[in-house]
Amino acid sequence: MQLPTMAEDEPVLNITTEAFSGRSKTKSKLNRSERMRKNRQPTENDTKQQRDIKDDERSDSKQTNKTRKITSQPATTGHLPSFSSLFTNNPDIPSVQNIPVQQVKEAMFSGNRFADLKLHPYMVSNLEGKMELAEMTSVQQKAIPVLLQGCDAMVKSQTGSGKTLSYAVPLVQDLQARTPRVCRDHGPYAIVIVPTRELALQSYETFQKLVGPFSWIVPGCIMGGEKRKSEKARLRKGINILIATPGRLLDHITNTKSLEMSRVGWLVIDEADRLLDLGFEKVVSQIVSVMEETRERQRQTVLLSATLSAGVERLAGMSLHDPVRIDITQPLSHDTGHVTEPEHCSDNGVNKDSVSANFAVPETLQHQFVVVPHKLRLVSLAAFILSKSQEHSENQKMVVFLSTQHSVEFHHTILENVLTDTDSETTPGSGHDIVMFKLHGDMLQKERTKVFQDFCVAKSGVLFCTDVAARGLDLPNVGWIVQYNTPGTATDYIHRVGRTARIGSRGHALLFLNPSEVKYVQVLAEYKIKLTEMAMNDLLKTLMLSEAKRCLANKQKYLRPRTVEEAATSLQRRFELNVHENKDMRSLARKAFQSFVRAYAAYPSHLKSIFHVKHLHLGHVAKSFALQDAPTHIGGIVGKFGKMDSKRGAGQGRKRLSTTPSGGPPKKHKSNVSEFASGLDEVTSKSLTGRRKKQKAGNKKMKAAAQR
Ligand SMILES: Nc1ncnc2c1ncn2[C@@H]1O[C@H](COP(=O)(O)OP(=O)(O)OP(=O)(O)O)[C@@H](O)[C@H]1O
Repeated sequence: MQLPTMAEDEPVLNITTEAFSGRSKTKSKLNRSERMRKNRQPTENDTKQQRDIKDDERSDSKQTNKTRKITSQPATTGHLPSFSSLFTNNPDIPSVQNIPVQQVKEAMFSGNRFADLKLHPYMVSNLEGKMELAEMTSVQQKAIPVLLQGCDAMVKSQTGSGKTLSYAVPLVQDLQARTPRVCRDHGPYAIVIVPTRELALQSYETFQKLVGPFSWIVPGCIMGGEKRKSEKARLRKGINILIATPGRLLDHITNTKSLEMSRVGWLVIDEADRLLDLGFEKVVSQIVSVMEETRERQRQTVLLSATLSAGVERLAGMSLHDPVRIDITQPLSHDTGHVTEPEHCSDNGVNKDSVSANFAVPETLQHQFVVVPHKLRLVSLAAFILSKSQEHSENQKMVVFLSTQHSVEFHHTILENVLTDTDSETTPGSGHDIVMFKLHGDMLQKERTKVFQDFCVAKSGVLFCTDVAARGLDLPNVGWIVQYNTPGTATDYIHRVGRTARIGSRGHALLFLNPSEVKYVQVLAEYKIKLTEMAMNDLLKTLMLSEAKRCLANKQKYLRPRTVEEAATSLQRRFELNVHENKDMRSLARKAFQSFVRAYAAYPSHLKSIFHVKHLHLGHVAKSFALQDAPTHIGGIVGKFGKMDSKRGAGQGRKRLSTTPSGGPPKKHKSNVSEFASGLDEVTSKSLTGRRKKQKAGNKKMKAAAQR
């Protein structure tokens, strides 16, 4: 594929004035209130530079309506100190071979009904009537009978295949049949551990629906970020099915006397591979050992995930009893006792042990990738969002995964500022009617819950998020998953894309790759994931229309872009101005840039040949954050939003950043548990102080690496 290029000395269209001609159209925005604040007269706090920019802007606007200049000079403007061309000095886009891939297939539905199983008639009428589930999925058909027999089980099936009901139905069936009857002040009979708060809420809602006909069974949910005091009160009143995030559960087990664990007969670990990996294994193992000490009856344990690999049950002292392995791609089997060896990697960066696990992805999901040089990333993302927002399909929503919290904040803010119609009082129709959401681990719990619920019910919209939304979330009508930053592992890829194409519906996934990263397509092919290429040019073409629409709305028809380059350049200028004009935006862009580079340095070692910080051209990366220069200080942000929310960022990545100057073994960092800690923070906070000091030393090293 050929990148559209212009020679360095070719005329660069100076279209700055069309984009920023009047004050009403030049308002940089952080949000609406910020805009209002910015409308004030300059104060003594305004920097000289800002005043100069505004002065320049005013003088420039006088010329605006006269001509559109085409200049052979680098495009300088009254607004931006400089503007480097988007289309020069970019690396070539390599052509990617079509790799034949035999995808692992799983049938979604079983052809059987819930009525075919030995379930309470009210349970069946609830499932088939109220919940309108006519047919069992394959995993439900296989797992429910096994769990009704009281077996331990390890359940693996593709994302969006109904695993929640595959354990929830037999669990409720068991509890409703107990004699004497389950009573709320008996406390928990079942513990369900999930990695994130949103998933806890979602699973809780599923149980609420299921226990409808059995009102004496009380489900409840406890999770980090909520008030402990009110949770304690609820635990005292009694919860029979307790859904929890691990840190907060351990906190209550340790500190809440009324939490009686002796009756717990079910332990369900959803997203078990995530929960039992580094960072959570210790917490889960502490929970398991308390359950072992206090149990009065045989416990039934169920582990589930779309990417469950052999040996995971040996972690955290789980000691499952002759577990049945339920894998929809395989016949039912009892565990062979095979334990996966520690991770071994082949030369091309593929972990062969995991590859042998053969993870299925939904057949109705189409995977694509687009190769975009860094300078063009932001406009390409914007172009993609704009193009999809104009389509009127049923699955209108989009989820965009980013590597860090700062990056989520930045992209959400700048794209909302520049693309949407929030300016419509002054320039109606100049923006687009796109609702943007954000979700990451550093948001207040109240805000997180609201965003999650609002996005679930929204008809359309774009959710920018970290990997906090990658696992288990059932977000209705999501048509596109965009991975703007490549995930650290193929399992992360599978879970992220699994937020679409659920329960047999159609879905699409788009992965952004840098030209130096195209080998990642091969890595995914080894995991039986087939991606086809989307041409960057096709993507950018859509900007012609949106920019033209904008010019028309601004009564600047004569400034309509004539080429893709002009359209992209015009948009990039607006991004850069938005950042340049506003101190808060500048600061956010820098932090996002820095955290991106740090996250980039945190890819697991077996992917370093593809994703290495030394492959990054920091000046070009800066452009993708609408910055005119790369901030020099990379390693210095640890605080708010510095976390990555992801396994890569929070796990291996942090380890690397925390590497001691002596080159000794990497130390764990607080953000190992940043997102999912859910109350664990307090338990471990003391031990973290020392780690932070060590991390500072690691940051210095990082800075040096990033500047190479
Ligand atoms: N038998 C069924 N028929 C129709 N829809 C179903 C059925 N069972 C579950 N669903 C719906 O399918 C969706 C996905 O279910 P669920 O979230 O349990 O999937 P999952 O396999 O756990 O996905 P993930 O691996 O991403 O966590 C939910 O909206 C659920 O209500």
